[in-house]
Amino acid sequence: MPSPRRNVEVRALGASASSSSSSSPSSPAHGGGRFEFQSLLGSRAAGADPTCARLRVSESPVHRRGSFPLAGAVPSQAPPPPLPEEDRIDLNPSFLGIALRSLLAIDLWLSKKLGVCAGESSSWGSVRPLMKLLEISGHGIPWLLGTLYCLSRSDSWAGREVLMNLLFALLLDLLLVALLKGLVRRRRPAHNQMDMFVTLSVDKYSFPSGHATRAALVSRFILNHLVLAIPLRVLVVLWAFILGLSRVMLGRHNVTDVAFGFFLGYMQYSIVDYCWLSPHNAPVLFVLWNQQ
Ligand SMILES: CC(C)=CCC/C(C)=C/COP(=O)(O)O
Repeated sequence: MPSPRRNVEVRALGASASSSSSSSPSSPAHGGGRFEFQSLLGSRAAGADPTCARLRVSESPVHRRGSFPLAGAVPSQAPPPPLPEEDRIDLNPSFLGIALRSLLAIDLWLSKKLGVCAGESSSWGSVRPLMKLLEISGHGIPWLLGTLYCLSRSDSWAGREVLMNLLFALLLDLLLVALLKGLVRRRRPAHNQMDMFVTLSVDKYSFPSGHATRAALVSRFILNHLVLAIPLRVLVVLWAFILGLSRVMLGRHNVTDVAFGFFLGYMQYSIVDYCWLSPHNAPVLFVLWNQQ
């Protein structure tokens, strides 16, 4: 079914044809060839640039009823149909659209400002080695290897249960972050140097920050399952926060990558807690591990 926009355009063209020539209905000028081609061109342009298409329609004689030279010659013409919804959205961008664009602009600007360790020659370039050390403290490999090592050394059921769940949490995190990075495909900031310690192929993308998800997940896990003195608890939270900040300072991420990473990591812990593995609901896992 032709769209209302094309209807208007074809009608306008047909009307101007009758004003400029007296060709027969079968002639190309009456929709057989030339004008149909023009209307096709018009609809193609509409696909490429809806604003142009809309301008053409609103400038067409049918729309400017008062100035249409042959207005009296087509008395039976119905008023043009209202513009489709998507056209109105183009002209009146939604509040959400404006808010998202503004947030993105602020994000890029702030991330660039905070990227003070992005290179050796950056204003805080001398702190870069320390930031890279922090980067390794939140990397997936040390956490996975450390958990596996502790599991192999653990001699209590309770300890094994906690470590088994930490392993599950770390794997879930890797999987979800890889999935999201592959889906969103947001490029890392232009000022980032890709000199990271062991990466996966999806790590060329930046949303969400894998270090931020891990920092939030692991710190929430530790706070809930280890009995720690208050100063140590504060240290765990500080580590997570500074690790997130260091991602932006190193130029690896934009602020929103890290903010969403923290949120995702926090939620991931809720998933792990909900699906908590124990010798009761996953006996196979624990028996298999014991046999090793
Ligand atoms: C190779 C393994 C096991 C994990 C990769 C860890 C990694 C390099 C994540 C990327 O983190 P950002 O998204 O914060 O840059």
